[in-house]
Amino acid sequence: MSKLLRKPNNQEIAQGVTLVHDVTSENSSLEYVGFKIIDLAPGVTYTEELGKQECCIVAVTGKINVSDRDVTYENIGTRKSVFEKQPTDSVYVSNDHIFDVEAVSGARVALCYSPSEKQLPTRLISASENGVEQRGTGNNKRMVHNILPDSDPSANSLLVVEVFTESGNWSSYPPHKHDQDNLPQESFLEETYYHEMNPPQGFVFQRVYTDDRSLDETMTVENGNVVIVPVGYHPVGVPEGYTSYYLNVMAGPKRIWKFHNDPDHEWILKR
Ligand SMILES: O=C[C@H](O)[C@@H](O)[C@H](O)CC(=O)O
Repeated sequence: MSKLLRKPNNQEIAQGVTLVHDVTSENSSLEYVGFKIIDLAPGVTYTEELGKQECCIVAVTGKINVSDRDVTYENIGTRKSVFEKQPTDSVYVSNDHIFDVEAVSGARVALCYSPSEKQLPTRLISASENGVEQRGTGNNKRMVHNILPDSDPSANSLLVVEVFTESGNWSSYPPHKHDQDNLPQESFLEETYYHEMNPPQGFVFQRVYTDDRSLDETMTVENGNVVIVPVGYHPVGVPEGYTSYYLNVMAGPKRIWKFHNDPDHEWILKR
């Protein structure tokens, strides 16, 4: 199995707290991006102390209360399933804070991390603030919810976005990359994909590859899997009959999303 593909761990780390995924710089090749998925039983609280990292706490499904021990946001979260295709609520917490996530209902929560040295205000990113974008044409259509885009100055290095791709369509396509710290042409952003499928037995194909093909992995990605994108192009293809969801976390030396399309495939944009 590719080292870039992670299946759910589903490790119970406390009563009612299941660590589904935990991508760190210690257990991956990533230096900037960290990512957790936790499942919380109703009434259970997960607490974490941030060092020099910021965190975007995404209410993937269910309702949660989030506190940084100064401010508390209650009953955040808008959906029982991501496939309701409604934007959801998130909370941004910067470095050197303790945060608590209390499950009001059973909840799946994404914890999206990146480096942070400068404390910024804790902030509710409400569902209504998500920029919703219909991107692409033909069989390349997808819907994007911009949760924490580079146009939002709330964070130091973190970018968070979720993408829905319908049956028979492609996303992150034409293949693009952002693995060179070479602005204004391209920025360097590592990336993680947290995938869900509807119906859940579905799968997508995701390829992660570089121009010189020194990295070239094509993965069958199933419901609940994570794909790590340290470098390279990273297109996703969705088979007929299924809807794909993924949550992206990106971070790098500069908080700018400037990608470079694979020149072999950029022509499709000019039809
Ligand atoms: O670089 C960003 C990620 O690859 C996705 O968010 C991608 O941009 C989604 C898309 O455009 O299809």
